[in-house]
Amino acid sequence: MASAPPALRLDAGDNSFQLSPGLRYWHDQHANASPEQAFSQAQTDVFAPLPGGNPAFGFQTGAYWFYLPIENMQRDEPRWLLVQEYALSDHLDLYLRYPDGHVEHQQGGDHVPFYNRFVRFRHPNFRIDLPAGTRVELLLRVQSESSMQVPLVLFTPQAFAELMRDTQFANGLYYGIVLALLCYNLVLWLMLRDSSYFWYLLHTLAFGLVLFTLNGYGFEYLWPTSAWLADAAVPISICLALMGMQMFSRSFLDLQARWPAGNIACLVMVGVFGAMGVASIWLPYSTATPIVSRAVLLGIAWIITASVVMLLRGYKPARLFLLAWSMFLIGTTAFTLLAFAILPQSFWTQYGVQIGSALELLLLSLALGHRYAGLRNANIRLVQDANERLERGLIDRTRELRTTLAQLGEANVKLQEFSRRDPLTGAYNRRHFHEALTKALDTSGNKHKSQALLLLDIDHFKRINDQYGHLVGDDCLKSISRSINEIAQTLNGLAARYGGEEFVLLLPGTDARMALQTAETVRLRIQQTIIHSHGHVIQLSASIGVHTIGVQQDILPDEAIRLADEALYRAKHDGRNCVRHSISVA
Ligand SMILES: Nc1nc2c(ncn2[C@@H]2O[C@H](COP(=O)(O)OP(=O)(O)OP(=O)(O)O)[C@@H](O)[C@H]2O)c(=O)[nH]1
Repeated sequence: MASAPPALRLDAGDNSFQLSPGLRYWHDQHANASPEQAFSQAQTDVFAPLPGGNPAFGFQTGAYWFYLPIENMQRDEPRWLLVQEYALSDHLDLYLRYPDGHVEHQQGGDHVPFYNRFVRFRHPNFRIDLPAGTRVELLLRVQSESSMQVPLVLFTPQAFAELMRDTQFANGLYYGIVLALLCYNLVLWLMLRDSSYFWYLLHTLAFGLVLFTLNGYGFEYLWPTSAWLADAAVPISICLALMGMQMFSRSFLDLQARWPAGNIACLVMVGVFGAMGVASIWLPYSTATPIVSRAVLLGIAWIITASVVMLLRGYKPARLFLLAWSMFLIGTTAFTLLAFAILPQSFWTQYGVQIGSALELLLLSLALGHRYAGLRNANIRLVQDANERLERGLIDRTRELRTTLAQLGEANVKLQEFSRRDPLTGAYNRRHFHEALTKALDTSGNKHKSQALLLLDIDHFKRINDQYGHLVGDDCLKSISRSINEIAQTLNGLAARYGGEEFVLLLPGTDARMALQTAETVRLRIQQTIIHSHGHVIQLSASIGVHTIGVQQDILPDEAIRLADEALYRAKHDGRNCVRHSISVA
């Protein structure tokens, strides 16, 4: 049995008091003690000072009792506000015992509807009347499935109003950042349709919900009368955020293409977190939340591992990504260690998640932009390369096409030439000669020139064939063709093979006398040419019919040929190997 613990004196000058330093606590394992029992135990050593002055005990069963006598020395401040600066405690029972022995009882926590709170504020709070100079005993019973954290602060109404203004501003700033990032990235996602942005949105939205819940805003604004959601929203939203962040990392780091094993690990985690989220609907809060809280560390550790692996593999966007998650890891680790009572309560531990996550969300948004810029630049390079390749290909194809067209043109010229030539002798054929003759007889072009037509037939050629064979006959035809062609060329004329053993010559600017002379020259040349073929020595003769077309004379090609043929017929008839002129001399 020890003496009663000293009272906390609310001396003039201070308008807020942390209760932790003087607070004594007792862990009522079976949660079955009555307030009377607790009041009497509080006078004994059963109630102990907070370990290290820290009001955080981690996840616990049973009930916790906290005791502190208070003596208000401020005459003008008889009314105070007690605030439990942790939003998730389930049941809070406050007992105030006054010197006259009467006990006042108030209830709070998120298992009591939000509207019962004295001040409409995210943290449970109680109005306390502390008459000046009076010792009032404060006894608080806390029972909760969430982490046992009891940071109690006593405020004058004015001090609370000022604090509220500051914290509301800070939280407004935080949710403002989250909301701005959400809207900004939503617009980017709608425009770019890059799945990374979608998963970033999901992660940010779910994560915002986690903090909204943890800070007590969920209970204040979203489910003020639902004790179940006040508990279940924490693990469910954490699981959603975990799934979102795994999917985001998977997409951002391009694991599917760059690290298939890591991709599978990510998907497995998403499945596990999903299953945990579904299980949280039925599992008690005290079971689900510690598991899910540990999963947060696991999830982040995995993302950091994946980022490091991708960085080592030379994937540059992983740098900013790694930095972003490191911020979040530090903040979340601080907060989680606070929940497990390993770290003491401070601004940095209590707001670790907010600070870390705000930095993380900002950096991730930056990283997304950075990655998008990288992808866009890579795309531009690809398009440029493709264009250059296309251009080069086009130039090559055009060059090939030009070459082919030129070759085709040449082939066409050759083909046209072939179509004008006799294949055996190489001389022009009858078709070409006819065209040339038609052109030559067109009076519009040749009005002041006479022209001569020589039609030549080899004498008794059948005998050559019969006697020596066709091959020898062919050689004879070639030889005669050559001779006629040579003469035609010297006279600027045109020679052609007209039929089997018939040849024809068109001599421009030639009158009858000159034509007969030339015909005689041709005849003699043939007669004098000795042909050697297949061991045979052959000498031939030819008969020639001549027709001369006078200046300004209109005559059709067939008619001119007919007249030359008549003359030839006469040459044959006159004994062959001679020249005859047509009867109609121009
Ligand atoms: N080797 C060869 N013979 C040809 C060719 N074209 C026509 N002949 C021959 O030329 C001969 C022409 O004979 P014919 O029309 O009877 O006249 P010919 O024997 O020359 O007697 P004449 O004209 O009356 O002096 C035929 O035997 C044809 O087979 C050819 O390309 N090569």
